[in-house]
Amino acid sequence: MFPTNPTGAIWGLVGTAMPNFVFLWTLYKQFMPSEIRDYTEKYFYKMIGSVSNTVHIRFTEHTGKGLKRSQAYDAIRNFLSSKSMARAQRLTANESKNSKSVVLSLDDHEEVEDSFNGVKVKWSSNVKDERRYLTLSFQNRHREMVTKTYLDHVLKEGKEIGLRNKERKLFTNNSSQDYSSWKEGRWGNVPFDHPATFETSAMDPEKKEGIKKELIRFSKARDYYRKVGKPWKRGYLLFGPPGTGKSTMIAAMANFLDYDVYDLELTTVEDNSELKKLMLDITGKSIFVIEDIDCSLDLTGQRKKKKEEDEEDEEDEEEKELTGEGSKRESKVTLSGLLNAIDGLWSASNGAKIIVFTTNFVDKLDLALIHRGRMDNHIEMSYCRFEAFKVLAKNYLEIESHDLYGEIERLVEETDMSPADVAENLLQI
Ligand SMILES: Nc1ncnc2c1ncn2[C@@H]1O[C@H](COP(=O)(O)OP(=O)(O)OP(=O)(O)O)[C@@H](O)[C@H]1O
Ligand SMILES: [Mg+2]
Repeated sequence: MFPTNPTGAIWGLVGTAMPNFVFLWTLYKQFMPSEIRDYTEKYFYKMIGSVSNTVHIRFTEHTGKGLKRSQAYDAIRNFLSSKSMARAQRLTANESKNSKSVVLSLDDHEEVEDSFNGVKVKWSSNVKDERRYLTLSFQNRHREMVTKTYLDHVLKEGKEIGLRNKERKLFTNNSSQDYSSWKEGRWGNVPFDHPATFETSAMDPEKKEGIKKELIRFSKARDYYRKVGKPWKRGYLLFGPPGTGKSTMIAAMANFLDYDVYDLELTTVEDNSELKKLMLDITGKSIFVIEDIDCSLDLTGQRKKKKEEDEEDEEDEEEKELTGEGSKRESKVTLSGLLNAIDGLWSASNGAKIIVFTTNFVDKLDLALIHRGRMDNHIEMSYCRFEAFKVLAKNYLEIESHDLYGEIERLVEETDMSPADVAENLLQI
């Protein structure tokens, strides 16, 4: 006799079959050797594939043996972030050390749909053996469009979102004596938030435009550098009297290019090998800075005559005895160590790198340090002239002209005043 309600009968059967199925499945998972399991699953998926016309593409979170984080996975996760926020029910918040805010992404075993050029695709997030992956599913007839156009679009957009979210950093080297490699790293960092821009920096407008154009060309010239067989780097030497905007210019460059800044305090680096290690830790898309390079170390030493050196050494010793500095450990970095480290810097990672030295006394520097090729462009930061004054007046007073401008022009062309001094006088607080 069948029960009067057939639906009830079906549920009854499912109800009794389900525990058996779960039991058998557990046995299968536990006792079937993994080779046979892989083999069966392979044929199972093949069978499904022959009746279904859905294509699946898997993107794993880590790639290769070294378990390097996959850039494609991160780009897709960024891309899906906004879609997931609007549509998915379960999200997971990831805190990334390079991100301004948390990145929301699909939770495990969650799905979200997307459509592109009228074609519907589905993304799902999965995890197997503690390895996370995203799967893209779509109809076979859209294979060409999805693999060629849609994926390009996803990766490009995801990368851009990543860059927009990326927080830029100002790195400074921890003193060699203070850090232990397992505890802190060689470079400590804080968010980089300097407000300087090229628009607000007061200098000759033509020079300014020239630098901006050069930076844009450089930042896009990856393939060109590769073609001519040169590392993708550019060196700038900024020189000029105090307060003429050298440090401000570095911040403006970093803001303009959206690069990180690595500010090296050379005097706290113990020796040449330590310096080399520091340089190798620098990533691409960064500006590497040594400020006041003439004061950092006795990098002019090599040009001195031996006799002079001996005399100075004696004087130094006397001075140290007087000031009690004798016991302090001093940096043993030499000029040739610095040159080697700079030349090695470019080989570490293949991203764009800019190196900037600043100095008040360009004549004091050894030619080897600043010859073109190492420091490709020498930029003189000069006293405030009229064009620069106009920029400062616009920044600080919000005026474009004034009755006194004629008189001011004459005065600033005659008098050597640094932009820092002029700015201080214009500051209205
Ligand atoms: N060219 C400039 N344009 C706009 N502001 C400037 C300029 N030069 C200097 N200033 C102002 O003066 C201050 C000091 O300038 P900055 O520190 O960049 O000078 P510097 O050349 O690095 O000096 P130093 O040689 O002493 O390191 C800045 O905070 C900035 O406000
Ligand atoms: Mg400075």
